[in-house]
Amino acid sequence: MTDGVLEMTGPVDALLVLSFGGPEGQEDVIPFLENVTRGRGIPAERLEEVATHYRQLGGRSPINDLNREIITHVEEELARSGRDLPVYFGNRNWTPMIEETVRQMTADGIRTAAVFATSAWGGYSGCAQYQEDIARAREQVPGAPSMVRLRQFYDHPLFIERFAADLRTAVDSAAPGARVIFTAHSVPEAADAVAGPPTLGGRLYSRQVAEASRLVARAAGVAEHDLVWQSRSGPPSVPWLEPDVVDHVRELAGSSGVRDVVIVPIGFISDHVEVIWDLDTELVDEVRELGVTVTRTATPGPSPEFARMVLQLLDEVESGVQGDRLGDVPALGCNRDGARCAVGCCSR
Ligand SMILES: CC1=C(CCC(=O)O)c2cc3nc(cc4[nH]c(cc5[nH]c(cc1n2)c(C)c5CCC(=O)O)c(CCC(=O)O)c4C)C(CCC(=O)O)=C3C
Ligand SMILES: [Fe+2]
Repeated sequence: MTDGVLEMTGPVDALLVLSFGGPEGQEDVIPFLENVTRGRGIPAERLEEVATHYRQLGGRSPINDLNREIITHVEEELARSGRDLPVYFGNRNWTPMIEETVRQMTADGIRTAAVFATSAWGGYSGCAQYQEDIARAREQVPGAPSMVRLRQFYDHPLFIERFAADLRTAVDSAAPGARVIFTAHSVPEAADAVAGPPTLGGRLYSRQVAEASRLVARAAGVAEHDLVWQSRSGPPSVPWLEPDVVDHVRELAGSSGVRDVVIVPIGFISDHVEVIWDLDTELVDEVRELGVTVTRTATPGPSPEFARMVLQLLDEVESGVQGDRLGDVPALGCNRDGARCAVGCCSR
């Protein structure tokens, strides 16, 4: 693939795992949501609703623990490969905040770091916003290390294979003929339209999600699948990617008499709130009365393959040599110090 120039760093001093962050107790829920939604025009009713999801989960999102688990596996893989590389953890919306982490890295004498952002995708939320986080944190910390992000990994063989193996397991345990449905976070149509530079045709987010779904289905030997979207916010008047997962399963149950579905949360690396609430709780409850049984596949984040993928992505930037990729849609995101992927990329 000729898309996206891979930055080359040579050996780095550290790896920073950069993620979204989530509340760890009831008292964190509102301050967390305020951080997430600062300046983003999300209606108050939607926020109240999302707050109730977090509250019913004890005020605690699983996301930070899941990221710590990924970091432990990455540290184990590094040790196995004989490498003594410190791994740091920082978030956009909750402690440890990226600014604090970069301050610590600087104090520890780190001069160059690779950054693994926990989203596989292009687009504003999955990519550009992480670049902004990196740029902001570096601006606030004098002497901050130079930081190069690892690329969007939507088509990495280990990512695809882990999802595919878990899809196989789910298909084998579900009723024969169950409908396979991939789901990812919806975004505004307008955001998807400007995801990626204009020269690459836009819609990088939805095209990558569709390509990853196709690759996983093919690797799992699944002949037919659907792709739907979930967890939309924003006022109803603003178009977001559709169909919605609940609407789609309802429709299938009505028009085609579908009774068994296998849901692949392709858009999420781990069992985040969007997975354990929006799918395992809300979707399951909404379609139960229609007699639909939902089998939800596992997510790859906690697997050893995922940690091995992170090491391979790290090797790509250190060596400047592109590793194996399975997809035909561009993968960008490998940029220095929070620079945009390209002119006009994800202007939102
Ligand atoms: C594409 C995408 C990903 C996947 C890429 C990636 O992984 O980064 C993602 C991940 C996540 N989103 C998360 C949480 C939230 N996202 C929100 C709001 C929004 N997400 C959006 C998009 C995405 N989001 C968008 C377009 C909005 C509207 C506001 C805006 O334009 O920014 C809101 C506000 C309330 C609401 O409206 O739902 C919350 C609380 C969590 C943490 C979950 C946990 O705690 O386990 C995670 C991993
Ligand atoms: Fe989100």
